[in-house]
Amino acid sequence: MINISRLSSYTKKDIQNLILLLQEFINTYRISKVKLNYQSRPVILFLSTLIATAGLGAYYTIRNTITKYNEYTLNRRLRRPSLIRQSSTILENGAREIIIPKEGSLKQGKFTRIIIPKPNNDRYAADKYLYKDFTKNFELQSKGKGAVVNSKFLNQLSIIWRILVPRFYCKNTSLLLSQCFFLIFRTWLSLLVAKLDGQIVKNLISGNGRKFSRDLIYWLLIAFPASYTNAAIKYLEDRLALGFRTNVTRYIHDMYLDQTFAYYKIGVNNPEIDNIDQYITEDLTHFCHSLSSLFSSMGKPFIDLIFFSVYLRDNLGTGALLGIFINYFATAMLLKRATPAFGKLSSQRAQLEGVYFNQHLNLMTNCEEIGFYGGSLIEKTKLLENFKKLMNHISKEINIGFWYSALEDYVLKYTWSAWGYIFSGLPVFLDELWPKQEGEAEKAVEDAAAERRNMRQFITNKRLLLSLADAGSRLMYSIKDVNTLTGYTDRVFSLLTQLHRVHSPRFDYGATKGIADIRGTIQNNYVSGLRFEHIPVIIPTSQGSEYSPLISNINFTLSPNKNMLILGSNGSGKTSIARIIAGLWPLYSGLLSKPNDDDMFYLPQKTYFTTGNLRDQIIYPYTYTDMLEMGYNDDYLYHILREVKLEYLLTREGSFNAVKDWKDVFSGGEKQRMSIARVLFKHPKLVILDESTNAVSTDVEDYLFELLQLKKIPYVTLSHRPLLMKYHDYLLEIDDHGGWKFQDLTSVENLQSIDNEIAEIEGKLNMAEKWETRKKCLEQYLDGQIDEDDMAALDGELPIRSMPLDLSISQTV
Ligand SMILES: Nc1ncnc2c1ncn2[C@@H]1O[C@H](COP(=O)(O)OP(=O)(O)OP(=O)(O)O)[C@@H](O)[C@H]1O
Repeated sequence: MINISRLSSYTKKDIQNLILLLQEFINTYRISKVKLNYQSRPVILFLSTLIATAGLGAYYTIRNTITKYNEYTLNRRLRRPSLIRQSSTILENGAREIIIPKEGSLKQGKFTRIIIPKPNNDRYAADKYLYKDFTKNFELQSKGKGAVVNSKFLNQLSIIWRILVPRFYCKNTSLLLSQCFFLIFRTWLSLLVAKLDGQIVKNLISGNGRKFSRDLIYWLLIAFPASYTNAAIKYLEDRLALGFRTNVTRYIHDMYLDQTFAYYKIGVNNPEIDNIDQYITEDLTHFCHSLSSLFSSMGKPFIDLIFFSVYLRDNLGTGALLGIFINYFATAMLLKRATPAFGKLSSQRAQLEGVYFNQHLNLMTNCEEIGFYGGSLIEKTKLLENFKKLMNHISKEINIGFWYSALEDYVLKYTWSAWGYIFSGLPVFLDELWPKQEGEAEKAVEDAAAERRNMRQFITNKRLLLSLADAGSRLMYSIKDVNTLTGYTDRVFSLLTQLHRVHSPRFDYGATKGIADIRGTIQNNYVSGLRFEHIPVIIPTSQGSEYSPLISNINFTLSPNKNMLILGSNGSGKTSIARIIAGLWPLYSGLLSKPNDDDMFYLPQKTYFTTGNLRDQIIYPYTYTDMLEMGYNDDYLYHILREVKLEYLLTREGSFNAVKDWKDVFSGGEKQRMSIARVLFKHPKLVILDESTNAVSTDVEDYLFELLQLKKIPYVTLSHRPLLMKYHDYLLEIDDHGGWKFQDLTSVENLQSIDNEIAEIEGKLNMAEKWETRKKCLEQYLDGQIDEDDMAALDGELPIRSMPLDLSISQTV
């Protein structure tokens, strides 16, 4: 065991030894008289930094403790099952609080709290006109090539600024103000350091060890707040970028993912925006980072320029300062003219990167299909083509950058520093030009003093002038940053413009007549089934309602609890009818009466599988919390799986929490049965099935339709297979010329005609089977296994007139 009293005695002894050693050192180097002035700025700054660090440390420790305590109490509270059901609540400010179990399991007993802020729809509606008018005002304006800051950029930025800093009293404002404070503070510290630097050199030359040591200690003390300030500026820059990104991302998500289907509409017939994912993820991040770094990269040199100029004016005079600035101005103009359009270049690069990235994404998403087709060569060609375009562009950028960098370096680094040397030397040379007339001895003393003074002044001025040159050059370098930011601002702005364009329940899809062309009426909450009155099915294009319709005015009424089959060949417009019902496509004219959106469910042709566990696939589009709130549990999900004959999945995967890439795991038939499981879970008042059973066997198809009927879930099926008529009460048959026919399949004549049709189809199937048998017999006959009489007997049962050519004996022989 460690003896504490012994340890303390050792420590005391050690400290005494250390003090003795220090005293010896001080005596040896004759700096015993070094006295630090405790009221001097370096000491005060050092102590303030220490206090500030301790304060911040305490603040963060308390904050972390509170967060951990809250998490602990939340987990304890939610471990009680009765409370889990109340885990989705609307808070006072309208935000929705959702509690989700960590790892997707209740057994873990750990929960995460997600707050979804209430979207401010009034704000989006008000902002919409800013973006709309902006495009109108600027589309005729020519793009300013190579301009340092053109008005388009500033205007765009000022509009986006409302999202970045929505109010004065917000987190981002405090971050910005703190950054301003630290930028000014750093400049002031630089002035202090410059003076101290001059003083240290003066002490060194005059051989004043005591003052030299004192100033060295001051230097080390100042280094502490100086490094602290630099770290703080970097920290605030990153925090600000994060704050900006959070605000814009929330704004975009609110508009992108709501009931107006902006995420669908923005991608349909919209040449303005390609690869929207890249806009939201990468471009936005670059924009926020370059904007926040611009504050420090431009703010610091700007503040430096003001501070140093004021100080240098006192030392060098107004004339010299004017000379310096004339030089700066002239070179800035020269560089501005020579600056290539970096903004445009970076925006083009971002677009090319997006195309290349998406090509890879496409390959990854469809790897199985491409594998079956053996499409690696064509995919590789496409990838290489896009990669080549990207490489060519980057190499162009590098080449342009080389010449500009050479010019920039020459002008900013060397010319400006030379200018700095000239002006810092001026007071020295001017003093030399007018030497004072005095006695020999006094002159020698005076000369030595002047030399030291000049040296100190030269060092201070040189440091300041070099800093001034550095500030000026950094300001010039940031022109490049501004240009890059212009490119990103343009991309983020066009993303927001497009989002505002599509964010409307009545979006015109670029129709020249605008929303005035969308004259249809939608009656929601219709309890008497589904009704179409004079509804044309038109693909949304710039021609709006004048575009030739896929299907001319449709009229029908589907009574509640009845099922309907929409029958038509490929491309006849069946899915388009569903798109109109769901609100994805506009209703150009007519009246559509349908149940409430929450009471309807659509099964698209291609089943979508979300990222997550097995449970998430069944309850989609609901969350686990929703499921608990609805009063369901995993036992109920197992029951549903059994109903669609997929219970073996649970046995195979082990639990509902198994996470896999489900779209690759499930077979075609499993995917469709999983979709029906979703219908059973939701139990809607009407479900639209778009070819939702074409991958399952006929007996399973029979079973699934019977299951829906048993569960009393009415359905509208879209298909090209007349065989499905037997599961339906009504038929809407679409022909290939845009015409349609609505029939009641339960009426006596129709039932008879359906029976006839079924009998005809069955006859055809029977015949096909017989031809198949004959094919096999023919092979045996050709091999000599059966004789001609057997073949003739078989042919007697078949209408030889319709014999397929390859089965004719004469042809084969
Ligand atoms: N966004 C679009 N832009 C242009 N044409 C479209 C668009 N969406 C669909 N179409 C066209 O509209 C027609 C009808 O499409 P729809 O998807 O409704 O056919 P469908 O009857 O469901 O066919 P299938 O049985 O093959 O699924 C097709 O010719 C299709 O190419």
